[in-house]
Amino acid sequence: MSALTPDGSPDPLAGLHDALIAWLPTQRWFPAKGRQVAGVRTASHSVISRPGETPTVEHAVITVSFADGAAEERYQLVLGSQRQPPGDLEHAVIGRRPTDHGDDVVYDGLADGRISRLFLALITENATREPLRFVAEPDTEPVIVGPGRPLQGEQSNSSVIYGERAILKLFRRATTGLNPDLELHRALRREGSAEVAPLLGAVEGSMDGEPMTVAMLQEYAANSADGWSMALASVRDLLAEADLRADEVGGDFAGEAHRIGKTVGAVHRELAAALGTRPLDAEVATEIEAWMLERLDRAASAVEGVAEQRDAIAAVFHGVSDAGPTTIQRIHGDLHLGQELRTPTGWLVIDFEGEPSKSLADRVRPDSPLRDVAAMLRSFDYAAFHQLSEREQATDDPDPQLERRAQEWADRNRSAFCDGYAEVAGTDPRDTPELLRAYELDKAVYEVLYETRNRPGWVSIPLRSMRRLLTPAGRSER
Ligand SMILES: Nc1ncnc2c1ncn2[C@@H]1O[C@H](COP(=O)(O)OP(=O)(O)O)[C@@H](O)[C@H]1O
Ligand SMILES: O=P(O)(O)O[C@H]1O[C@H](CO)[C@@H](O[C@H]2O[C@H](CO)[C@@H](O)[C@H](O)[C@H]2O)[C@H](O)[C@H]1O
Repeated sequence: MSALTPDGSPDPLAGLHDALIAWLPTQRWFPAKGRQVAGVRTASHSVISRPGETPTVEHAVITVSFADGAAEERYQLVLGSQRQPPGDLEHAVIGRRPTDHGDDVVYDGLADGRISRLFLALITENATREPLRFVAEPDTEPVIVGPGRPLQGEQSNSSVIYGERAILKLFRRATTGLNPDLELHRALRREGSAEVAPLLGAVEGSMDGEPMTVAMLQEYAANSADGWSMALASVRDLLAEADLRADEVGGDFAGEAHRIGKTVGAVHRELAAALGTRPLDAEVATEIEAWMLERLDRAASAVEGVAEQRDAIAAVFHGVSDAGPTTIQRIHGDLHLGQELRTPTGWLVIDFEGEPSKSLADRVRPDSPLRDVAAMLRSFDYAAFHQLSEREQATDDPDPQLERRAQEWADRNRSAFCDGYAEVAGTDPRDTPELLRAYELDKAVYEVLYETRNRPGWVSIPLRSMRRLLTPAGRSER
C-alpha cells in the first residue's frame, strides 16, 4: 500500500486505507462485492470546502486493487470529516483519520445534507473549486438551494434528491472522458426531448490530464413509478387470476408497454437527429459480431449452461452480418424496465451510461437501435418469469399452467412494445427478426454473467430465455 500519491506527495487518505478496504465492499454501488480488496491508494484528491469551514469536504479518486490479481479499478468518493459529526451520520462513517489536532471522523459525504447543499449551491453559482468545475446548464431555472436526501435502493452510483425538484447523481466508477449519461442528456436537451428528465447541471473534473465527469444534476420526476415495479404488479395480478386472460385482468400492462415503445422510438429518433446515423456495413457488422462472440466465450467459460449452447448461439450472431441495409447510431445501451419512469403525464427514460461492465470506448460506440429494443424485450421476459423463478426456488415444483400464463404476459407486452415503437420510429423491429434475435441472445448471455456475479438466485431467468431463443418456437414468439 503506497502512502504517496502519483505525483510523490504524501497520500492525504493514508490514515484511512484500512477503513476504506473494509468499507468499500459494504457499499451497494461497489460492484466487486464478492472479491477481496487488497489495497487502495489515492489517484487524485482535492478539498472542496474553504479553510475553516465545517465539515471539511473532499473529493477523491481512489485506485482499488484486488487479492485475486484482477485489474485495478478506480472509484470516486466525496468525503466529509469533522471532529464529531452529528449523530444521524453514524451509519455513513468510514473511519477515523489522525490530524495534527486529534482524530477526525471521516464519512460518506453525500449522506450529509450540508454537503449536498454545498454541491447544489456551487452548481447554481457556476463555481470552480480546482480542479472541479460546477456548471449549471445554460438557460435553466436555478433550483432553490437546500439539503439533499440520499436516495435509498438499488443503484450503481449514488444520488441525492432536493425537495422533489432535482436529483444529483455522483458517478462512482471513475473513468476519463465525458460520461455518456451526461453527454446524451445534453444532446437530448438540445433536441427539446420530452422523453428524458431535463438536465440542470454537472460537476466536471479531470484525471490523468483528461476530462472526467464527476456528477450530473437533473430535474426530479415527482410522483413517478418505475416500469419494473409496475410490470411486476401486473404479472402478480395475472398469475393470481387463474380464470382470466391477460387483457381481462385489472393490472393489464399492454397500454403502458405500447406507450414505452413509443417513448423509446422517440428517444432513438432524437438521438439520431442530434448525433447522426451511419450504415451498418460489413466492417461494423464484423465488429459487433466479434464483441458478441468475445462475451459469449467469457460466459461459456464461467457458466456450464452457456458452454453447452455456445456454437448454437454463435450461429445466431451471424444474423448481424446477414441483416441487410440498416443503420447504427448512439443508443441507450442498457435499457430495461427499471430505466423507465412513469410520470403523471407519460414515460421518461433515465440512466444513459450503458452497461456498467463495458469500457467507456465500448459504451459510446454507435450500435443498432435494435440493441435497445432487444433489451426491452428481455425485460418483459424478466418481469413475466421473476415471480415464477422465486416460486420454483421455494417449492422445486414447476407449474406448467402458470408458465403458460407468464409467457402469455410476456408475448402480449413484447408485441405492444414493438407496435408502439414502430409507430414512432418508422421501422418495425419484427421486420428484421434474425438481427433482433441476435441482439436478444447477446443480452441474455450478458444477463447470465451479470446474474451469476450479482444475483445467482436469478440466473435461471436469462438461462430459460436463452434456451427459448434457440428453439424454432422462440423465433416466432414476438
Ligand atoms: N430524473 C429522475 N426523477 C425521479 N427519479 C429518478 C430520476 N433519475 C433517477 N431516478 C431514480 O433514481 C434511481 C437510480 O437512477 P439511475 O440513473 O438508474 O442510477 P444508477 O446509474 O445509479 O443506476 C432510479 O431507479 C429512479 O428511481
Ligand atoms: O440498472 P443498471 O444500469 O445497473 O443495469 C444492471 O442491473 C440491472 C438490474 O438492476 C440489469 O437488468 C436485468 O435485471 C432487470 C430486473 O432487475 C431486468 O428488467 C433486465 O431486463 C435485466 O437485464 C442490467 O442488465 C444490468 O446492466
